[in-house]
Amino acid sequence: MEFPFDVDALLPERITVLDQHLRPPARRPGTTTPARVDLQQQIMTIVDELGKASAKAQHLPAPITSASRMQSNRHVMYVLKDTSARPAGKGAIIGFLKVGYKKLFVLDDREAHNEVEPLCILDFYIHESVQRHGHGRELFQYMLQKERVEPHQLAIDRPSQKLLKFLNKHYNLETTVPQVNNFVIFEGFFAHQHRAPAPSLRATRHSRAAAVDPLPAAPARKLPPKRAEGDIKPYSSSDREFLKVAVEPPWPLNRAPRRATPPAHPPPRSSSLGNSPERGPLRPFVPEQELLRSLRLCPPHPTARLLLATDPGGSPAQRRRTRGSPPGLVAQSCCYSRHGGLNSSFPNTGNQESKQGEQETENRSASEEHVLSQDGSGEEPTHTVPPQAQAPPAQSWTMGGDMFNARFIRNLQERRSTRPW
Ligand SMILES: CC(=O)SCCNC(=O)CCNC(=O)[C@H](O)C(C)(C)COP(=O)(O)OP(=O)(O)OC[C@H]1O[C@@H](n2cnc3c(N)ncnc32)[C@H](O)[C@@H]1OP(=O)(O)O
Repeated sequence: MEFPFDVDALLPERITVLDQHLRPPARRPGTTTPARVDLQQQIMTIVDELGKASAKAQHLPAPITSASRMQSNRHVMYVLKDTSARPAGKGAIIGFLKVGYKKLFVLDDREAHNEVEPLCILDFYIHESVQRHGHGRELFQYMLQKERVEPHQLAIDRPSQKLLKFLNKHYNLETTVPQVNNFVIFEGFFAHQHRAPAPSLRATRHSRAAAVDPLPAAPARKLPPKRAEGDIKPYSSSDREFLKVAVEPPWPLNRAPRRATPPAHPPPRSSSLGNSPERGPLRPFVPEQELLRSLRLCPPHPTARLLLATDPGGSPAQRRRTRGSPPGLVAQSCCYSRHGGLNSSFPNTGNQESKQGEQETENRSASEEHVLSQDGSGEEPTHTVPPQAQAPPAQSWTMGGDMFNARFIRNLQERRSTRPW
């Protein structure tokens, strides 16, 4: 990837580590130094362009890596530049790897819930023209060394097929421990204690002084003993969550029209049923008639609940999510998140699907309730706390008497003078 400025001079090393400050590295002696603000602007341009290219390569609707997101999170980006001679002499960028620590609730192989804070692979991209040339491995290897982690200690945020193959080939990571969230962990994840963040990230998380302290072992914390299936509300906020928030309207407004022909694009991969639709196109809005019909069925009206429970037109995913609930609880259990139900084609967690389908209802609304980080830094939240410990969100897309929806629907009806009631 080339840029209209001198990448070679801007990033003197083959691999540059960027944190939330996006500081330009020190330049080689003898290089003319433009104003620092210009250099930072150039760094921001590189980050933005890499983020866009990565999103495109992964078919994401929007970049999950950008300068502004870097500045508001404590992530670390490893940027690999091309050191081979360039005709224009300005150098080029080959790709990047973004990592960050996140608090996650993960299931172990006995399906017990564990609260851990592993280093997560958040975004990874090598330019198309040089993929499968070993650059990905070079970058990954550098990051492992710098962060002082073993590959099996990592959690991967919705890995693509290419990344799964990459991890399998280079690090022998194959057997996953099924999860109900977007993160993939591999066998061996629980075998070792999780260390505290290595200096590169620790320095950004705490003070520089803290970075020189010897690393204390930070074992994966365990939650209280396993509870009954229905009570469990595992969640772990993916870095990609915001993609869902931006565009999709609430259920039932997001229900796709029944289509005779298959969609042009295959459904995006998902690690759990109906979860994480980010890697594919979002579904179109429903036609007006269907919308009005759905509005009439809005909970909490008792008749609506009854109709909802017996609605033959509801999607299978919809029916599955409410399966097993007592009829009177159907409406409440429809705490729908912004995410539509999508079939999973994700290979590693497929055996969890039916269980996940039943848990989705609670899990997803919980996973979207963002909270401030524990250190109170005001950074963009990177983890969530159990739903029962939180106040209800000020605005949510749930249908059970939610203010936002009520207002939204009223406005819609007023504009059209077609109130159904
Ligand atoms: C959490 C996340 O970030 S998920 C998103 C991961 N990123 C992407 O999917 C974006 C597109 N892909 C890429 O940018 C790159 O292919 C990466 C980052 C996954 C790997 O980087 P590369 O430089 O290609 O990897 P490297 O050359 O070191 O290793 C090659 C191995 O990766 C895997 N791999 C890379 N590309 C492919 C591909 N198109 N199809 C299948 N496997 C692939 C294979 O195991 C390959 O080994 P092989 O060529 O012997 O089959």
